[in-house]
Amino acid sequence: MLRFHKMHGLGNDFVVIDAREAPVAIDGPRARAIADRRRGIGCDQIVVIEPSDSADAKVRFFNADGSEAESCGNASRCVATLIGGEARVETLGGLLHMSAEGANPSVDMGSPRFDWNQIPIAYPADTAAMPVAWEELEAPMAVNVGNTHAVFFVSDTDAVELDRLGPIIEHDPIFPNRTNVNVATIENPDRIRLRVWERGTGLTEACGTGACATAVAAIKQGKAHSPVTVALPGGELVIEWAPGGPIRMTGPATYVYSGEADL
Ligand SMILES: N[C@H](CCC[C@H](N)C(=O)O)C(=O)O
Repeated sequence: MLRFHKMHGLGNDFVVIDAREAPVAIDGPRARAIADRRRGIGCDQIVVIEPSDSADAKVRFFNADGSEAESCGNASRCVATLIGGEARVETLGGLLHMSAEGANPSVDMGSPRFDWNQIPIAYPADTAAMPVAWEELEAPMAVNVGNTHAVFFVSDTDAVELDRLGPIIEHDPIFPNRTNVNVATIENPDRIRLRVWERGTGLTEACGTGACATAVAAIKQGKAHSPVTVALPGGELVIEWAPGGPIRMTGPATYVYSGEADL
């Protein structure tokens, strides 16, 4: 019997499994079964909290398609809420410092990486404005914030057919590990509007790492200040970053219910 907590960050929803007391085996097929919104519990990502020898906990993230992700910003805030207080948590993407103190949890998401082989992309290229285009989406900035993101700045995010273009870009061979696809509009230097097609999941209400990658890209290009508010369909996140330092993301984490399922 699988015991879980159902949680979300701005509508990006999760099945959180606390495996710190007893191990729980999750692989791709089981993650897909859990995420299935008709035959399973239903969620964007599955989050497994495990014991760690080198940190307060180790966390694994699985997308709805069963693929494992190196990082998940909204889920990290949910983990911070469950663990409570201050915690250092290791993920595939690195070591995150989580804080559940204050009105909304904050997570230090580590420092962004920009080199072509850190994103990764398939060949050396200028990651600040990649020499590629998919119809009107052109010259994205590529950023690794633990996971891979392509950030497109556009005049109107709502005018982009992200449900059609997202999967094409996600699976383009220029991204050997696939990519998350962000389309952003700079409303002013303090506020960015963002929609995200997530690698392995599709359109979501919010994407924490997407907000981080987009804020970093905007600040690095002088289009935004720090802190900057990122407005996603599901709500707002506040991102702080200074070049050379870590990214700090603050926003809500919502507990919905706990349950058990024979999955
Ligand atoms: N789809 C992402 C993982 C979840 C990211 C998102 N839910 C977040 O809040 O950061 C990836 O494959 O890299």
